[in-house]
Order: sequence, then structure tokens, then C-alpha cells
Amino acid sequence: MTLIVIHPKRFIDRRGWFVESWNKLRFEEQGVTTEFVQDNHSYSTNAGTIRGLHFQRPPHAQAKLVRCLKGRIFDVAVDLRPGSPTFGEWAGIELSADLGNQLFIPPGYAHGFLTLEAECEIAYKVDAYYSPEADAGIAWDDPVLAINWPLNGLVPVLSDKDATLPNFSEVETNFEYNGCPLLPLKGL
Ligand SMILES: Cc1cn([C@H]2C[C@H](O)[C@@H](COP(=O)(O)OP(=O)(O)O[C@H]3O[C@@H](C)C(=O)[C@@H](O)[C@H]3O)O2)c(=O)[nH]c1=O
Repeated sequence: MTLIVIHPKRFIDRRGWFVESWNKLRFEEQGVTTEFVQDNHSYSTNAGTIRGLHFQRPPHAQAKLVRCLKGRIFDVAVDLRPGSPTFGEWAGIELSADLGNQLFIPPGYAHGFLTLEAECEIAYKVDAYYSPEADAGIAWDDPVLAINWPLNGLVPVLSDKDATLPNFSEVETNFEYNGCPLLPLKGL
């Protein structure tokens, strides 16, 4: 499995639009063969909010299917699978309520996002339950990862937890590499 961008079909009429935001069969056709068990929803007050970079360690590793319900975010995934030719590389994409696009992130990646507008709402499905013991993270501004966050003068707003996350070089990961490198983003 690799990163997949999905654009579910919108049915537009005079009232507005309708979309199947999740359909197991249709998403399977595009490579998302995941059994999701939990839906998450977060709201960020300010533009410039950064949540991440987060992951859960095996056996609680999570695949995520992320979309933006309100506003715009810059969504980032970092390959944390030792042995992958793209280990330590990142990919970023703008997800927005207007576009209705979704990003599928397989297990073995750290995930984070930057809100590009105030009052952003994000929804994401995960395929493993939240496990505080397995919860881990990497500093959003790690110099080795060198993620090009499009801050454009925004001042980052972080949780206390995210402000003290370790650097990439200090984090041990034991994810399996399944032969699918990170790039290119499939479905862009
Ligand atoms: C993620 C999560 C948090 N919580 C609780 C723990 C804490 O008290 C409160 C806020 O948690 P956090 O600060 O970790 O929330 P947040 O920083 O929004 O964490 C999320 O960030 C994005 C980038 C991800 O990829 C997610 O998987 C998740 O890690 O919610 C749950 O009860 N269940 C969950 O699944």
C-alpha cells in the first residue's frame, strides 16, 4: 500500500451536492482495502495550527483516510519504514472542503497537518483503535525531514505535547516495509 489521493464523485444539483465520502467497494477499486474501526474529527481555531507529526507503534499502527470538512489544510505523511527507499521522505498535499479530496495514508507513516485557514474541521478514519501507550511523534520542524510547510508568515500553533516531540534521529521505528515506496502520490 502506498499514499493514495481520492476524489469521490460529486453529484451536483440545484440544492448543492451529494458525495459518498466512504464506500468500501469504490475505495477498494482505488487501492484502499482497509477495515476502518474508528472515525475521528478535529476542529482547529486558528490558521497556522500544526498537529503532528503523529503515529502509533506496532501492533497499534494505523492507516488513515483524511479529509477536510471545513477550510483547507496542508496534509503531510512521512515514510517511517526502515528499508524503504523513501525512508524519511515526506509528501504533502492540500486537502480542502471545496475540493472534497481525501488522502489515504497506510500504516508506517507519520501524519501531520497545517491549517491554512481559521476554523478548519478534519475528519479521518483509522483502522486501529487509539492507544495512548503506542502513541508517538516527531517534531514538525525536524531539520532532517525538512518539511516545507506553507506557513507564509503564519505563526505555528501547537499543543504542549507537539511542542516537545523528539527529532527524527531520536525516534526508533519498527514498521515493516511492504515494497511500496512513498512517491509518487497515486491519484493526484
Ligand atoms: C488521537 C486521539 C486522541 N484522543 C484524546 C487524547 C487527548 O486527550 C486528546 C487530544 O489528543 P491529541 O493531542 O493527540 O490530538 P491531535 O493532535 O489532533 O492528534 C491527531 O493528530 C493527527 C495529526 C493524527 O494523525 C491523529 O492520528 C492524531 O494523532 O484527545 C482520543 O481520545 N482518541 C484519539 O484517537
